[in-house]
Amino acid sequence: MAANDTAHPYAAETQIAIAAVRRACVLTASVFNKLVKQETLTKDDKSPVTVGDFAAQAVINTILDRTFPDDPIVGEEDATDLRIESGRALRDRIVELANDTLSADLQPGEKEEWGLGPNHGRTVDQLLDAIDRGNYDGGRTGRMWTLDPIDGTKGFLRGEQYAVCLALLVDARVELGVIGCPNLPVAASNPSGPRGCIFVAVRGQGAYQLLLDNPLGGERTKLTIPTFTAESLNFLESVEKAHAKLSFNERVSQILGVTRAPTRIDSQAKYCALARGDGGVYLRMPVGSGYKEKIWDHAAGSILVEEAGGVISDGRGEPLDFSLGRTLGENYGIVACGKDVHPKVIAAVKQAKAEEAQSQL
Ligand SMILES: Nc1ncnc2c1ncn2[C@@H]1O[C@H](COP(=O)(O)OS(=O)(=O)O)[C@@H](OP(=O)(O)O)[C@H]1O
Ligand SMILES: [Mg+2]
Ligand SMILES: [Mg+2]
Ligand SMILES: [Mg+2]
Repeated sequence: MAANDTAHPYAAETQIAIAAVRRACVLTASVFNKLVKQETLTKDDKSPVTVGDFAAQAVINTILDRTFPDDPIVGEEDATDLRIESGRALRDRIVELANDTLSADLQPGEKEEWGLGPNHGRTVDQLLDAIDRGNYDGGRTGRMWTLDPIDGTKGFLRGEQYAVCLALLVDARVELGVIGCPNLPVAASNPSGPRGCIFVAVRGQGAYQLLLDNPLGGERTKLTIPTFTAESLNFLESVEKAHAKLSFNERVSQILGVTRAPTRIDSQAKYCALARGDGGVYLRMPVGSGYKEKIWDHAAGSILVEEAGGVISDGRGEPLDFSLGRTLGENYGIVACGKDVHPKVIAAVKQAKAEEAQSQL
Protein backbone atom coordinates (compact mmCIF):
# COMPACT_ATOMS: atom_id res chain seq x y z
CA MET A 1 0.00 0.00 0.00
CA ALA A 2 1.31 3.44 -0.80
CA ALA A 3 -0.11 6.28 1.23
CA ASN A 4 -1.87 8.70 -1.08
CA ASP A 5 -3.31 12.12 -0.51
CA THR A 6 -3.17 14.77 -3.20
CA ALA A 7 -4.57 17.79 -1.30
CA HIS A 8 -1.08 19.37 -1.23
CA PRO A 9 2.16 17.98 -2.60
CA TYR A 10 3.60 15.65 0.04
CA ALA A 11 0.48 15.89 2.24
CA ALA A 12 0.53 12.18 3.09
CA GLU A 13 4.30 12.15 3.58
CA THR A 14 4.00 15.12 5.92
CA GLN A 15 1.27 13.59 8.11
CA ILE A 16 3.08 10.26 8.33
CA ALA A 17 6.46 11.85 9.04
CA ILE A 18 4.95 13.97 11.83
CA ALA A 19 3.24 10.92 13.36
CA ALA A 20 6.45 8.88 13.13
CA VAL A 21 8.58 11.62 14.67
CA ARG A 22 6.06 12.18 17.47
CA ARG A 23 6.05 8.49 18.37
CA ALA A 24 9.85 8.41 18.33
CA CYS A 25 9.91 11.47 20.63
CA VAL A 26 7.58 9.78 23.11
CA LEU A 27 9.93 6.81 23.06
CA THR A 28 13.14 8.79 23.56
CA ALA A 29 11.60 10.85 26.36
CA SER A 30 10.54 7.67 28.14
CA VAL A 31 14.00 6.16 27.62
CA PHE A 32 15.53 9.20 29.26
CA ASN A 33 13.06 9.11 32.14
CA LYS A 34 13.83 5.45 32.78
CA LEU A 35 17.52 6.39 32.83
CA VAL A 36 18.88 3.88 30.38
CA LYS A 37 22.09 5.86 30.29
CA GLN A 38 23.90 2.81 31.64
CA GLU A 39 23.02 0.86 28.49
CA THR A 40 25.15 2.88 26.08
CA LEU A 41 27.57 0.95 23.93
CA THR A 42 30.54 2.13 21.98
CA LYS A 43 30.55 2.42 18.21
CA ASP A 44 33.66 2.75 16.04
CA ASP A 45 33.45 6.52 16.20
CA LYS A 46 33.18 6.29 20.02
CA SER A 47 30.03 8.40 20.05
CA PRO A 48 27.44 7.36 22.60
CA VAL A 49 24.77 5.28 21.00
CA THR A 50 21.83 4.59 23.18
CA VAL A 51 18.97 2.22 23.18
CA GLY A 52 16.92 5.28 22.23
CA ASP A 53 18.79 5.77 18.93
CA PHE A 54 18.13 2.21 17.80
CA ALA A 55 14.55 1.98 19.01
CA ALA A 56 13.61 5.35 17.53
CA GLN A 57 15.13 4.36 14.17
CA ALA A 58 13.27 1.02 14.35
CA VAL A 59 9.95 2.82 14.93
CA ILE A 60 10.33 5.45 12.20
CA ASN A 61 11.70 3.04 9.59
CA THR A 62 8.92 0.54 10.36
CA ILE A 63 6.30 3.24 9.70
CA LEU A 64 8.04 4.39 6.48
CA ASP A 65 8.40 0.79 5.32
CA ARG A 66 4.67 0.26 5.72
CA THR A 67 3.58 3.53 4.11
CA PHE A 68 6.24 4.11 1.43
CA PRO A 69 7.73 0.66 0.85
CA ASP A 70 9.70 1.71 -2.24
CA ASP A 71 11.48 4.64 -0.62
CA PRO A 72 15.09 4.08 0.50
CA ILE A 73 16.28 5.51 3.81
CA VAL A 74 19.65 6.97 4.82
CA GLY A 75 19.60 6.47 8.59
CA GLU A 76 22.38 7.09 11.09
CA GLU A 77 22.28 3.76 12.90
CA ASP A 78 22.66 0.16 11.76
CA ALA A 79 21.78 -3.04 13.58
CA THR A 80 25.08 -4.92 13.26
CA ASP A 81 25.89 -4.60 16.98
CA LEU A 82 22.41 -5.85 17.88
CA ARG A 83 22.56 -9.04 15.82
CA ILE A 84 25.46 -10.55 17.76
CA GLU A 85 25.10 -12.45 21.04
CA SER A 86 26.67 -9.67 23.13
CA GLY A 87 23.95 -7.32 21.88
CA ARG A 88 21.12 -9.50 23.22
CA ALA A 89 20.18 -7.45 26.31
CA LEU A 90 20.18 -4.22 24.36
CA ARG A 91 18.23 -5.85 21.53
CA ASP A 92 15.52 -7.12 23.90
CA ARG A 93 15.12 -3.67 25.38
CA ILE A 94 14.89 -2.07 21.94
CA VAL A 95 12.31 -4.55 20.70
CA GLU A 96 10.14 -3.98 23.76
CA LEU A 97 10.38 -0.21 23.49
CA ALA A 98 9.76 -0.13 19.73
CA ASN A 99 6.74 -2.40 20.03
CA ASP A 100 5.28 -0.44 22.95
CA THR A 101 5.63 2.67 20.81
CA LEU A 102 4.20 1.25 17.58
CA SER A 103 1.23 -0.33 19.33
CA ALA A 104 0.26 2.64 21.51
CA ASP A 105 -3.29 3.95 20.92
CA LEU A 106 -3.95 6.04 17.81
CA GLN A 107 -3.80 9.80 18.29
CA PRO A 108 -5.95 12.36 16.45
CA GLY A 109 -4.94 12.32 12.79
CA GLU A 110 -3.15 8.96 12.89
CA LYS A 111 -4.38 6.05 10.74
CA GLU A 112 -4.26 2.37 11.56
CA GLU A 113 -3.26 1.63 7.95
CA TRP A 114 0.10 3.25 8.79
CA GLY A 115 0.76 0.13 10.87
CA LEU A 116 0.05 1.86 14.18
CA GLY A 117 -2.12 1.07 17.17
CA PRO A 118 -2.89 -1.94 19.37
CA ASN A 119 -1.87 -5.32 17.85
CA HIS A 120 0.74 -3.73 15.59
CA GLY A 121 3.84 -5.14 17.27
CA ARG A 122 6.63 -6.55 15.09
CA THR A 123 9.01 -9.49 15.46
CA VAL A 124 12.65 -9.08 16.48
CA ASP A 125 13.79 -9.76 12.92
CA GLN A 126 11.32 -7.29 11.45
CA LEU A 127 12.59 -4.56 13.76
CA LEU A 128 16.28 -5.29 13.12
CA ASP A 129 15.57 -5.29 9.38
CA ALA A 130 13.71 -2.00 9.79
CA ILE A 131 16.78 -0.45 11.46
CA ASP A 132 18.91 -1.73 8.57
CA ARG A 133 16.59 -0.18 5.98
CA GLY A 134 18.60 2.91 6.94
CA ASN A 135 21.69 1.55 5.19
CA TYR A 136 20.99 3.24 1.85
CA ASP A 137 24.02 4.99 0.39
CA GLY A 138 22.14 8.08 -0.78
CA GLY A 139 22.77 9.74 -4.12
CA ARG A 140 21.64 12.16 -6.77
CA THR A 141 18.39 10.74 -8.08
CA GLY A 142 15.00 9.55 -6.87
CA ARG A 143 13.17 9.76 -3.58
CA MET A 144 14.90 9.02 -0.30
CA TRP A 145 14.39 9.72 3.36
CA THR A 146 17.15 10.63 5.77
CA LEU A 147 16.82 10.01 9.49
CA ASP A 148 18.69 10.97 12.62
CA PRO A 149 16.78 9.11 15.33
CA ILE A 150 18.46 11.13 18.08
CA ASP A 151 20.47 14.11 16.99
CA GLY A 152 22.52 15.64 19.77
CA THR A 153 23.14 12.35 21.56
CA LYS A 154 25.33 14.18 24.03
CA GLY A 155 22.60 16.70 24.76
CA PHE A 156 20.14 13.84 25.23
CA LEU A 157 22.40 12.16 27.76
CA ARG A 158 22.82 15.47 29.60
CA GLY A 159 19.04 15.95 29.73
CA GLU A 160 19.33 19.01 27.50
CA GLN A 161 18.37 19.59 23.87
CA TYR A 162 18.19 16.82 21.30
CA ALA A 163 16.05 16.27 18.23
CA VAL A 164 14.45 13.50 16.19
CA CYS A 165 15.05 14.54 12.57
CA LEU A 166 13.46 13.19 9.41
CA ALA A 167 13.61 14.59 5.88
CA LEU A 168 12.39 13.55 2.45
CA LEU A 169 14.63 14.31 -0.52
CA VAL A 170 13.71 14.06 -4.18
CA ASP A 171 16.58 14.19 -6.68
CA ALA A 172 18.84 15.39 -3.84
CA ARG A 173 16.61 18.36 -3.00
CA VAL A 174 14.99 18.42 0.44
CA GLU A 175 11.20 18.60 0.00
CA LEU A 176 10.02 17.93 3.56
CA GLY A 177 11.62 18.22 6.98
CA VAL A 178 10.23 17.25 10.37
CA ILE A 179 12.14 17.84 13.62
CA GLY A 180 10.85 16.77 17.03
CA CYS A 181 12.33 18.53 20.06
CA PRO A 182 10.95 16.97 23.27
CA ASN A 183 12.92 19.27 25.60
CA LEU A 184 12.56 22.56 23.73
CA PRO A 185 10.39 25.18 25.45
CA VAL A 186 7.29 25.95 23.37
CA ALA A 187 8.19 29.65 23.68
CA ALA A 188 11.78 30.82 24.12
CA SER A 189 10.42 33.74 26.14
CA ASN A 190 9.18 31.27 28.77
CA PRO A 191 12.07 28.84 29.28
CA SER A 192 10.50 27.25 32.35
CA GLY A 193 7.10 26.90 30.62
CA PRO A 194 5.75 23.93 28.63
CA ARG A 195 8.19 21.90 26.56
CA GLY A 196 7.94 19.73 23.49
CA CYS A 197 7.63 20.95 19.90
CA ILE A 198 7.58 19.54 16.40
CA PHE A 199 8.81 21.68 13.52
CA VAL A 200 7.70 20.97 9.98
CA ALA A 201 8.52 22.50 6.61
CA VAL A 202 7.40 21.50 3.13
CA ARG A 203 8.94 23.04 0.01
CA GLY A 204 6.80 26.02 -1.03
CA GLN A 205 4.37 25.58 1.87
CA GLY A 206 6.14 27.36 4.74
CA ALA A 207 7.58 26.36 8.12
CA TYR A 208 5.46 25.68 11.20
CA GLN A 209 5.80 24.86 14.87
CA LEU A 210 3.36 22.27 16.25
CA LEU A 211 2.82 21.00 19.77
CA LEU A 212 4.47 17.65 20.43
CA ASP A 213 1.42 16.56 22.46
CA ASN A 214 -1.00 16.81 19.55
CA PRO A 215 0.83 17.73 16.35
CA LEU A 216 -1.78 16.51 13.84
CA GLY A 217 -4.83 17.80 15.66
CA GLY A 218 -3.63 20.88 17.54
CA GLU A 219 -2.66 24.45 16.82
CA ARG A 220 0.21 25.40 14.51
CA THR A 221 2.32 28.54 14.40
CA LYS A 222 3.83 29.83 11.16
CA LEU A 223 7.53 30.64 11.47
CA THR A 224 9.37 33.56 9.89
CA ILE A 225 12.95 34.57 10.63
CA PRO A 226 12.82 38.16 11.91
CA THR A 227 15.13 40.98 10.88
CA PHE A 228 18.07 41.54 13.24
CA THR A 229 20.32 44.51 13.96
CA ALA A 230 23.94 44.20 15.14
CA GLU A 231 22.58 44.83 18.65
CA SER A 232 19.89 42.15 18.56
CA LEU A 233 21.87 39.57 16.59
CA ASN A 234 23.27 36.53 18.38
CA PHE A 235 24.92 33.33 17.25
CA LEU A 236 23.54 29.83 17.68
CA GLU A 237 26.29 27.27 17.99
CA SER A 238 27.16 23.74 19.09
CA VAL A 239 27.68 22.86 22.73
CA GLU A 240 30.38 20.33 21.89
CA LYS A 241 33.73 22.02 21.15
CA ALA A 242 34.80 19.05 19.04
CA HIS A 243 31.94 19.66 16.57
CA ALA A 244 32.52 23.27 15.54
CA LYS A 245 35.30 25.80 15.82
CA LEU A 246 33.84 28.13 18.43
CA SER A 247 36.89 30.45 18.53
CA PHE A 248 36.27 31.15 14.85
CA ASN A 249 32.63 32.00 15.60
CA GLU A 250 33.85 34.50 18.18
CA ARG A 251 36.01 36.29 15.61
CA VAL A 252 33.20 36.31 13.02
CA SER A 253 30.76 37.79 15.51
CA GLN A 254 33.35 40.46 16.45
CA ILE A 255 33.73 41.42 12.79
CA LEU A 256 29.93 41.70 12.54
CA GLY A 257 29.78 43.88 15.65
CA VAL A 258 27.70 41.36 17.57
CA THR A 259 27.54 42.16 21.27
CA ARG A 260 25.19 39.47 22.57
CA ALA A 261 26.69 36.23 23.88
CA PRO A 262 26.19 33.14 21.72
CA THR A 263 23.46 30.65 22.53
CA ARG A 264 24.76 27.09 22.65
CA ILE A 265 22.17 24.44 21.88
CA ASP A 266 22.74 20.79 21.05
CA SER A 267 21.45 19.26 17.83
CA GLN A 268 19.25 20.52 14.99
CA ALA A 269 17.23 22.33 17.65
CA LYS A 270 19.56 25.16 16.55
CA TYR A 271 17.79 25.27 13.19
CA CYS A 272 14.42 25.31 14.98
CA ALA A 273 15.56 28.15 17.24
CA LEU A 274 16.78 30.06 14.19
CA ALA A 275 13.54 29.53 12.26
CA ARG A 276 11.48 31.03 15.08
CA GLY A 277 13.86 33.92 15.73
CA ASP A 278 15.48 32.77 19.01
CA GLY A 279 18.86 33.53 17.46
CA GLY A 280 20.12 35.20 14.31
CA VAL A 281 22.95 33.09 12.84
CA TYR A 282 23.81 29.41 13.01
CA LEU A 283 27.52 29.12 12.20
CA ARG A 284 29.28 25.76 12.24
CA MET A 285 32.83 25.76 10.91
CA PRO A 286 34.98 22.60 10.76
CA VAL A 287 37.49 22.00 13.54
CA GLY A 288 40.03 20.72 11.03
CA SER A 289 39.75 17.04 11.90
CA GLY A 290 38.61 16.04 8.41
CA TYR A 291 35.13 15.19 9.73
CA LYS A 292 32.49 15.19 7.00
CA GLU A 293 29.03 16.42 7.94
CA LYS A 294 26.28 13.81 7.55
CA ILE A 295 23.17 14.54 5.49
CA TRP A 296 20.85 13.52 8.36
CA ASP A 297 22.39 16.22 10.56
CA HIS A 298 21.30 19.04 8.22
CA ALA A 299 18.60 17.98 5.74
CA ALA A 300 15.50 18.64 7.86
CA GLY A 301 17.00 21.79 9.40
CA SER A 302 17.95 23.22 6.01
CA ILE A 303 14.39 23.24 4.64
CA LEU A 304 13.06 24.62 7.92
CA VAL A 305 15.39 27.61 7.57
CA GLU A 306 14.58 28.12 3.89
CA GLU A 307 10.82 27.89 4.42
CA ALA A 308 11.08 30.36 7.30
CA GLY A 309 12.54 32.82 4.77
CA GLY A 310 16.23 32.25 5.52
CA VAL A 311 19.27 31.02 3.62
CA ILE A 312 21.55 28.07 4.29
CA SER A 313 24.90 27.58 2.61
CA ASP A 314 28.38 26.34 3.33
CA GLY A 315 31.01 28.73 4.70
CA ARG A 316 31.81 29.93 1.15
CA GLY A 317 28.20 30.79 0.40
CA GLU A 318 27.67 27.71 -1.82
CA PRO A 319 24.50 25.61 -1.46
CA LEU A 320 24.75 22.40 0.57
CA ASP A 321 25.03 19.37 -1.72
CA PHE A 322 22.83 16.47 -0.63
CA SER A 323 23.64 14.41 -3.75
CA LEU A 324 27.01 13.05 -2.66
CA GLY A 325 25.92 10.08 -0.58
CA ARG A 326 25.66 9.84 3.20
CA THR A 327 27.84 12.92 3.76
CA LEU A 328 27.89 16.49 2.46
CA GLY A 329 31.38 15.87 1.07
CA GLU A 330 34.36 18.09 1.86
CA ASN A 331 33.52 20.19 4.91
CA TYR A 332 33.35 23.93 4.26
CA GLY A 333 31.12 24.56 7.25
CA ILE A 334 27.54 25.74 7.52
CA VAL A 335 26.03 29.23 7.61
CA ALA A 336 22.28 29.59 8.19
CA CYS A 337 20.52 32.89 8.86
CA GLY A 338 18.08 35.45 7.50
CA LYS A 339 18.46 36.57 3.87
CA ASP A 340 19.59 40.08 4.81
CA VAL A 341 22.35 38.94 7.19
CA HIS A 342 23.68 36.10 5.02
CA PRO A 343 26.00 38.09 2.69
CA LYS A 344 27.44 39.89 5.71
CA VAL A 345 28.18 36.62 7.52
CA ILE A 346 29.80 35.12 4.42
CA ALA A 347 32.00 38.23 4.07
CA ALA A 348 32.93 38.07 7.76
CA VAL A 349 33.78 34.36 7.47
CA LYS A 350 36.01 35.17 4.49
CA GLN A 351 37.77 37.90 6.45
CA ALA A 352 38.26 35.69 9.52
CA LYS A 353 39.66 32.91 7.30
CA ALA A 354 42.07 35.35 5.63
CA GLU A 355 43.26 36.55 9.05
CA GLU A 356 43.73 32.97 10.15
CA ALA A 357 45.79 32.16 7.04
CA GLN A 358 47.87 35.32 7.58
CA SER A 359 48.60 34.42 11.20
CA GLN A 360 49.79 30.96 10.16
CA LEU A 361 52.43 32.34 7.75
N1 LIG B 1 33.89 16.13 14.73
C1 LIG B 1 32.66 16.49 14.43
N2 LIG B 1 32.45 17.62 13.73
C2 LIG B 1 31.21 18.02 13.43
N3 LIG B 1 30.09 17.35 13.80
C3 LIG B 1 30.24 16.22 14.48
C4 LIG B 1 31.51 15.73 14.85
N4 LIG B 1 31.34 14.58 15.54
C5 LIG B 1 30.02 14.37 15.59
N5 LIG B 1 29.36 15.35 14.95
C6 LIG B 1 27.92 15.46 14.71
O1 LIG B 1 27.33 16.50 15.47
C7 LIG B 1 26.02 16.08 15.81
C8 LIG B 1 25.54 16.82 17.02
O2 LIG B 1 25.16 18.07 16.63
P1 LIG B 1 25.72 19.40 17.25
O3 LIG B 1 27.20 19.45 17.17
O4 LIG B 1 24.96 20.46 16.55
O5 LIG B 1 25.23 19.36 18.73
S1 LIG B 1 26.06 19.05 20.02
O6 LIG B 1 26.61 20.30 20.47
O7 LIG B 1 27.05 18.04 19.71
O8 LIG B 1 25.13 18.48 20.95
C9 LIG B 1 26.16 14.63 16.06
O9 LIG B 1 24.92 14.01 15.79
P2 LIG B 1 24.45 12.75 16.66
O10 LIG B 1 25.50 11.68 16.46
O11 LIG B 1 23.18 12.40 15.98
O12 LIG B 1 24.31 13.20 18.06
C10 LIG B 1 27.22 14.19 15.09
O13 LIG B 1 26.71 13.65 13.92
MG1 LIG C 1 25.70 9.71 16.42
MG1 LIG D 1 23.10 13.89 14.45
MG1 LIG E 1 22.04 10.72 16.02
